[in-house]
Amino acid sequence: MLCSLPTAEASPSVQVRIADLQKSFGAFKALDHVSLAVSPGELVCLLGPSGCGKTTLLRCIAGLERQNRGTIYLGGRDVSNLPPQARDYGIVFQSYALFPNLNVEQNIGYGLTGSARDIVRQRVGDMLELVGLTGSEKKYPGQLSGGQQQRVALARALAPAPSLLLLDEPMSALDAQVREHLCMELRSLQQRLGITTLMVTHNQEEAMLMADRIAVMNQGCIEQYASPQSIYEHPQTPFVANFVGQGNWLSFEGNGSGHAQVGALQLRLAGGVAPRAAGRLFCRPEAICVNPLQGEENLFAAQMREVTFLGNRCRVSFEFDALPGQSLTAEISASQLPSSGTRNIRVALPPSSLQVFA
Ligand SMILES: Nc1ncnc2c1ncn2[C@@H]1O[C@H](COP(=O)(O)OP(=O)(O)OP(=O)(O)O)[C@@H](O)[C@H]1O
Repeated sequence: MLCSLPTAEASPSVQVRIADLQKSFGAFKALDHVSLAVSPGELVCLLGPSGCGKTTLLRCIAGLERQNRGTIYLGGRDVSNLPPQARDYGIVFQSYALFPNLNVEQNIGYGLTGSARDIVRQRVGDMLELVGLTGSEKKYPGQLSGGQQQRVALARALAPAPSLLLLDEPMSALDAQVREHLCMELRSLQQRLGITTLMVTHNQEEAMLMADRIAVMNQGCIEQYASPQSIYEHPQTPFVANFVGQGNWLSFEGNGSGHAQVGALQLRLAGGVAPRAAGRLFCRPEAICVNPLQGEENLFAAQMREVTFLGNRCRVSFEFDALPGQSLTAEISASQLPSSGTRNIRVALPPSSLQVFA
């Protein structure tokens, strides 16, 4: 497992730099040698399953949790031992954490104490406009929908014009439709403001939709840190391959003739195969070709077992005739389905679609 990643030096091209962070709760390691560099204006998602340490990392950056070891730089400043209020960030929590007894105006203006009253009023007005809630100044949180409360929480976090925005599962309390709409809104707002943003989520679609880069976390470590496309197309560990998107796995051995032997199937891999190599092959469902028109490599007879319609796509589970009992999944367009009645298909695993894991 990859527990520490190469990081950039603290420089103007790095807004957040985490160097070798470690955090334990008793004997339990919640963060294990975590390193991460975020460029100015980037939106980075911390993605991973429940309990992998995403929130702990965000809370350490915020100064709400104290790391055992390691360093945190924000804008080139070592803030590792500074209190939260000296770190220059805005934060939105899963529950929004609005003050129920304060109206929208007072909630948004809460972090602006010390400024003249008319400046606060102007800033609150600007923030309400920014999040599309002009006219709601006098409402109380209890009179707002979940999506509106989330916007108020965002406006409150942005009001003091912080250099960094931290978001802890900000959409998780919203239903799917509101959630997708707000994801797009939040991303467009973040890009307009150019504010460096770190967002915790366990929802891969949300991360894919919004992030410039995704840090995939597992058991307190960052396993891969890359663009959404790169994470999806070139997962570096089996965990990342399984956690992000769907996939098929086949155990193989080198057969001595430069091919991978999978049971009775002989497959050509793009990078060749050493004689005594062994491991697992990984293949995305949409990379599999069903009944290809042209002569694809690694083409074998198979039997269709089940077809699930997904709207514009179909998920087909099948078995190669030469690998009975091993079900694989392909995703194809409905027009590629064979004519009704036949279960006999030919399936190709193009060499470029097969990724090798030890
Ligand atoms: N204050 C604490 N005391 C003891 N253990 C804790 C504490 N905070 C977190 N942990 C443990 O550290 C691990 C990481 O927790 P964390 O909240 O960072 O996970 P997460 O990835 O954000 O998960 P989720 O998506 O469920 O919020 C978990 O096993 C959790 O039980």
